[in-house]
Amino acid sequence: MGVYLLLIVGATTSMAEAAAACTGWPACGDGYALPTERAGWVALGHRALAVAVGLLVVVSTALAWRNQEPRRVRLALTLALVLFPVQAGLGALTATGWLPAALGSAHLLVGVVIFAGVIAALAWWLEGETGTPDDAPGDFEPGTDHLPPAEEAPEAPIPTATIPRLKATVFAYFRLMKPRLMWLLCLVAAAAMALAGGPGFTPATVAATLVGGSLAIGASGTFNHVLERDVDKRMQRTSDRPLATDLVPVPRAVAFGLLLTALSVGLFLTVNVLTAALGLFAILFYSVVYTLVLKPNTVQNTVLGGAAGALPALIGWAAVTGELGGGGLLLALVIFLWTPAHFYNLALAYKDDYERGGFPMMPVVHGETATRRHIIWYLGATLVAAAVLALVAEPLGGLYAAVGVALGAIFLWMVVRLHYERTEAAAFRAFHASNAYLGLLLFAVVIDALVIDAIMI
Ligand code: HEM
Ligand SMILES: CC(C)=CCC/C(C)=C/CC/C(C)=C/COP(=O)(O)OP(=O)(O)O
Repeated sequence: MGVYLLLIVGATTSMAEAAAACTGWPACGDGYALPTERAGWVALGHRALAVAVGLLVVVSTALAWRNQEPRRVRLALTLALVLFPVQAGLGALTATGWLPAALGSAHLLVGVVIFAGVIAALAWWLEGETGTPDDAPGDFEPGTDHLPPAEEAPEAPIPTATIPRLKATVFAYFRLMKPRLMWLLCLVAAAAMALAGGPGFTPATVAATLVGGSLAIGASGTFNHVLERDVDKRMQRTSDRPLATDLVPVPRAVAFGLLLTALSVGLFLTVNVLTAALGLFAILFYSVVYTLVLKPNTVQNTVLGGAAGALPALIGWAAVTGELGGGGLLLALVIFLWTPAHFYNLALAYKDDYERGGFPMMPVVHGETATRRHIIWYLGATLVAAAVLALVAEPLGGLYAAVGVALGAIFLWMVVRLHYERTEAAAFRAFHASNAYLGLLLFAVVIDALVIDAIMI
């Protein structure tokens, strides 16, 4: 996380601006003066932190060699160590303005490679410490054709009195929309809209996009329930769902999904055609491609399915700008990479349930050790993408960097604990940490872009 702090502080303060405020080296002015403005202190802090983190990398590498840790751990840390002075040199050239423009992104690139080296060493070291090399089941067969028929779930008691019956029915349709996911998916779209900003960012557009997005999520959630109603009966987590317990007749659920689709596309059309097209694509991608094709058939289901959750970033950006822009695409990449680090914790917690459902989830196919390793890979990739977003998206500043490092550290810590504890509780803790990380990071995007950036102007 020390290396990450260097990465995101560097990216967030777009070091060129901070470097210009402290052109000397190693300190400012003639090389030994203190800065006179805020950006200069950021640059100086970046350098002081680089010394402290560099020492940590030296100590970690020395310990890895002294303790004869696995060879790949030692090599990954040695790569990070060898690149550190190179990175400091590139930093000095950046600070003194001598770095040739062609090498402009070299400082960021080498920083990312150093971070990747440290993350790889952590993943492999944890695997050596806590893993069971061959815990992959090996004999899993996707699908449920070879499994015994699901016992019929007890029919949900439908109240006879009018009002309770009406309440139960309304609540059942509400549950079909997967409301518990809406806050974070809408926050993705909201962050994209705030990041894009500009004249297209109007209350009417924001309202139409968020309401339209909620209806689109409701539509895709409803179709997901319709298509998975039989397999939902097999899994404890989903066996009480409205269609698994015949609380809602299937034809009415389909009609409800189609109504929600029409309403969301109609609302998106009041913004622009691109937003409506993306919204319809998202509904179809999640309902058909993910639910019918990916989820039951491939262990990469939620990696590829992560595109569904990334689409709200493109929808929000398109709503405000009328096009697909760099910031929207990068934010979509952050969500795409975050999704496996989010879901794999649930896949571990519900491993037996997914096996009963015949779903080729990562722990069911490749085992828990591999799943925990993939969580660290995707968490590291998410952190890098979040840092690069700070570089590309000008409105992001200190709040975004602080939240990204603090919540990223908490998320990483929960994943490290998951490696040592290997319990359902630890998996749920890491799962909720994934939602807290993304939720607060997106909230920081909105605040940085709408409030702080506005004040700074
Ligand atoms: C293919 C991608 C994804 C899969 C497979 C997945 C899977 C799940 C599952 C199985 C649950 C538990 C639902 C339940 O038991 O009711 C869940 C909850 C949740 N997911 Fe994901 N998810 C994915 C992507 C996303 C995305 C992109 C977001 C938001 C950006 C998201 C946000 C949430 C939230 C907020 C919850 C509710 C947590 C709670 O119950 O408090 N998910 N996810
Ligand atoms: C704008 C728009 C329509 C975006 C759609 C994005 C969307 C609904 C993403 C959510 C992904 C998700 C929670 C998948 C879980 O489905 P699952 O079937 O694996 O979960 P389950 O087992 O709980 O049903």
